[in-house]
Amino acid sequence: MTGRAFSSDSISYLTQREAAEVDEMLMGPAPGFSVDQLMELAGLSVASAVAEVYAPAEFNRVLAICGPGNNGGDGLVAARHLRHFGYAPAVCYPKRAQKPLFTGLVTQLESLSVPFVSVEDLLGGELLNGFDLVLDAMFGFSFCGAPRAPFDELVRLVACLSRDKAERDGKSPVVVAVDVPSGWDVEEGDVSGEGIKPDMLVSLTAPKLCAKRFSGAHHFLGGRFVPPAVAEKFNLCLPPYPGSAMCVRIGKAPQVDISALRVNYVSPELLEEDVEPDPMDQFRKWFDDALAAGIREPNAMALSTSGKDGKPSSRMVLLKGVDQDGFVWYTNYESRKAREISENPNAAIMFFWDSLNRQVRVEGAVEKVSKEESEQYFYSRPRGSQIGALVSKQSSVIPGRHVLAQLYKQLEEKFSDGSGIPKPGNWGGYRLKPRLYEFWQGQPSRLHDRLQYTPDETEGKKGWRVVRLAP
Ligand SMILES: NC(=O)C1=CN([C@@H]2O[C@H](COP(=O)(O)OP(=O)(O)OC[C@H]3O[C@@H](n4cnc5c(N)ncnc54)[C@H](OP(=O)(O)O)[C@@H]3O)[C@@H](O)[C@H]2O)[C@H](O)CC1
Ligand SMILES: Cc1cc2nc3c(=O)[nH]c(=O)nc-3n(C[C@H](O)[C@H](O)[C@H](O)COP(=O)(O)O)c2cc1C
Ligand SMILES: Cc1ncc(COP(=O)(O)O)c(C=O)c1O
Ligand SMILES: [K+]
Repeated sequence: MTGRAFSSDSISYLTQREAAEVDEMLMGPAPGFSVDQLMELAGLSVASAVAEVYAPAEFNRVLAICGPGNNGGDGLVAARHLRHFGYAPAVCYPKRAQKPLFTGLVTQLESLSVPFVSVEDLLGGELLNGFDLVLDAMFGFSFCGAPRAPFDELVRLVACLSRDKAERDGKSPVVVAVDVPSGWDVEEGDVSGEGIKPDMLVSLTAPKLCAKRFSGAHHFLGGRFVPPAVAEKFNLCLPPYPGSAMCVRIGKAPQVDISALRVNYVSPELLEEDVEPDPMDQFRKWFDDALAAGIREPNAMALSTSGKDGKPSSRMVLLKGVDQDGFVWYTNYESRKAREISENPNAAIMFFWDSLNRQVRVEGAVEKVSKEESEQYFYSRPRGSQIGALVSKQSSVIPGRHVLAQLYKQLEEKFSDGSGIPKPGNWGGYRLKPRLYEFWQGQPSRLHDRLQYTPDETEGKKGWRVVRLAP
């Protein structure tokens, strides 16, 4: 039913010659790319990969050192995109190519007020220490021999930077190499021992053989432009790019200190006078914000239940309806959650909308929705999910995946005439009727906003009382 995950062991690495041949084919009669197109996409993928690992708030000052060829062009494009992403790039471009493509890239950077620095500026002093990130776009897959002036000095400078990192104050810039770390043999790696030692490598199109020797923390692939015909011709095995991403991590997962993982939330203040008197209206407002922010499945919520033993259990479910009576989701009436709800109707649901720094908690009692309501929703689901509901005795132990696949196939055949799939009797909805809400918004220094609503009656009029809780 589904494909297997891509294994990073099976990825293709290119020789220097193959890299040039792939390049040539990409710009041949079919698929007929222009160098401008490929360079724009390559540079954008470099900038995207940088942004994925090194946030602009922390690694703002970027120095792109650009060489005389297309690798240098990728660096110029990446610097422009980084500028748009909120970084403050500067560029060192000592051997400027005179073709219109390159002069155009320079003009575009100048029009964004990106400063150009000279080799003398860099060699003369501590200037390099003023940067948080150095982008090495000196040489790519056409590099041969030992770097000639002025790149010999520049390679040495950047190489020292990484070599001495441990002895420095920890404030020296990180180094990101474009396609091939400069000074490295394209196939053998850093044979001279004088090449740069990047923290991150962004391979383009497909990694070159030297990338096997890369030992830095972050290896990405960019250049999402290889059509199947080119991949087939060169027998390229490349990882899929997730969603609309311009780059994909191909190296080992980064080693992180879990205890150091934290985000300092910054949001507008959430004030008592700004929230809706009815918490359901407030929920709808925030839900609309989550939709507008493009959050994937903003209707995913954690549902916590506990049976008569009082031991809570949680799982995610999808909110499928919300009205004055409460929050509705659908599930199997013989599942673990269903058993717990039958023993104890009190439950809690929780939404977390990451990019908005928002959490909503709702507590209340749960009851089944009507059979008609469940049927109406069931028949709106994709046919595959309807069959899935018949297949799965949710929360029961099964001997393996094959059982599901077998039963699914049988039922697919049974209903192959297109006839309606009946809703199983043990499948339907629940509605949680709220008696407590909490709207949480993250703030700096963990001094978050928390507004809690509980039912209130003043002068015979039912409403809600809002209080602020300490974070
Ligand atoms: N389809 C793709 O793969 C794409 C790749 N892109 C990027 O392009 C580079 C390859 O670009 P290319 O222009 O072929 O080569 P380089 O940028 O690696 O370098 C060529 C220039 O460097 C000079 N060179 C070579 N060796 C030395 C040396 N030892 N010392 C000093 N200078 C050197 C060379 O000069 P020559 O006089 O020797 O000709 C050239 O001027 C690839 O790696 C990707 O980054 C595209 O942008 C997208 C598509
Ligand atoms: C994002 C997400 C949404 C889910 N939505 C539902 C749902 O709406 N209904 C459901 O029965 N299971 C849903 N599941 C699966 C449940 O988390 C859970 O595995 C299943 O309901 C069995 O839970 P139980 O054994 O505690 O009853 C979802 C899982 C995820 C990750
Ligand atoms: C087992 C199960 N049932 C029901 C649902 C609810 O969603 P839908 O009705 O869109 O399939 C989900 C969602 O993930 C699910 O995993
Ligand atoms: K490079």
